[in-house]
Amino acid sequence: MNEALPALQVLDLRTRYGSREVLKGLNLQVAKGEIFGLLGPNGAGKTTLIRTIAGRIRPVGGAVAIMGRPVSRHSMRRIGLVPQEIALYPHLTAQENLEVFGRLSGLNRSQTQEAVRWAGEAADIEARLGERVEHLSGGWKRRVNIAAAILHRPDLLILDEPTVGVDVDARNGLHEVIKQLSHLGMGVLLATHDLDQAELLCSRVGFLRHGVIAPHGSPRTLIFAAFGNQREIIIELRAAATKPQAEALQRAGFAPSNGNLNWSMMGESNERTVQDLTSALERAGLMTREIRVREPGLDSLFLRLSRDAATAARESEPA
Ligand SMILES: Nc1ncnc2c1ncn2[C@@H]1O[C@H](COP(=O)(O)OP(=O)(O)OP(=O)(O)O)[C@@H](O)[C@H]1O
Repeated sequence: MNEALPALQVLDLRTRYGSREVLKGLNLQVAKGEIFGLLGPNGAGKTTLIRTIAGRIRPVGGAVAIMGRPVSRHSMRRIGLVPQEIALYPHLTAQENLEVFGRLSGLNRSQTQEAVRWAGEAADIEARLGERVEHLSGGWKRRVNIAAAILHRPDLLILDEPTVGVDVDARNGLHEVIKQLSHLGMGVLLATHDLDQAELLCSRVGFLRHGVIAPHGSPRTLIFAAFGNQREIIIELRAAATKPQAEALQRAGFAPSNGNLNWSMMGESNERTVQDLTSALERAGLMTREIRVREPGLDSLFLRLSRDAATAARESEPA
């Protein structure tokens, strides 16, 4: 096998539901051992892309290759797919679940035993293999789900929102598992709405919008390209801004980030700016709970892209 080949290569992919094109010439490459974060607003087409890569939706154009070989309905041997929903038998133990999946994927008894041992270690669930799935917490169920997806040692692992609804400790544990799998050489495609998670885990991320992935790159590079050395200034108000107050905030460059209580802007910042800002807010009668200054993250970039898209949509509306 040629180690230089990407785990996943997607070229000019087009997928359509009826007359509606959802993927419009999408390109994507994930290297072996890389964790790539697939980001995008609801309905952008992340699930459609995953289903197309897994050979479950036939594209109307373009190509998908895993380790240089085109995908087909039979490519599941090279892909491990971890869906959002837990797909396990609750009354069986974790071990029994993995054995069922091993046999279903065509492994014989001794191959299954070896695969369960390997996947159990890789997903770090050995201590829980004997427990019934219905008694496991959400985080452990997700690990078993991951183990079930890697029994056949795929080249590409696709995870769709792997940490939704799990607590912080379990989320951190899942991050360690995902990193470990990438270190074993799998290319990982991680679809997530959790931008902190993407920033922590992924060497590259891409925003799926308007049917293509753009921008894409390392989180640091993308954030620097968008904001340079600017800082994000965040104000949390004690009471919602009145209409004139909201207009004053907007004139000062702030935009609401989460309802009318939270406002943010990018700018140069030092102690003086914050003092001036505090006085200006008091003069305007705005009661602040907190003013924070922080380095922008992927969430700031996501917000900027969403705002740009909303502005573009407004500007394209007929007057
Ligand atoms: N089977 C289908 N038939 C018709 N339209 C569909 C079908 N599945 C999805 N769509 C539409 O295609 C678009 C992309 O959907 P998709 O589920 O891929 O988005 P997503 O990015 O995964 O969203 P989310 O983050 O909410 O899961 C949406 O507008 C959706 O309504």
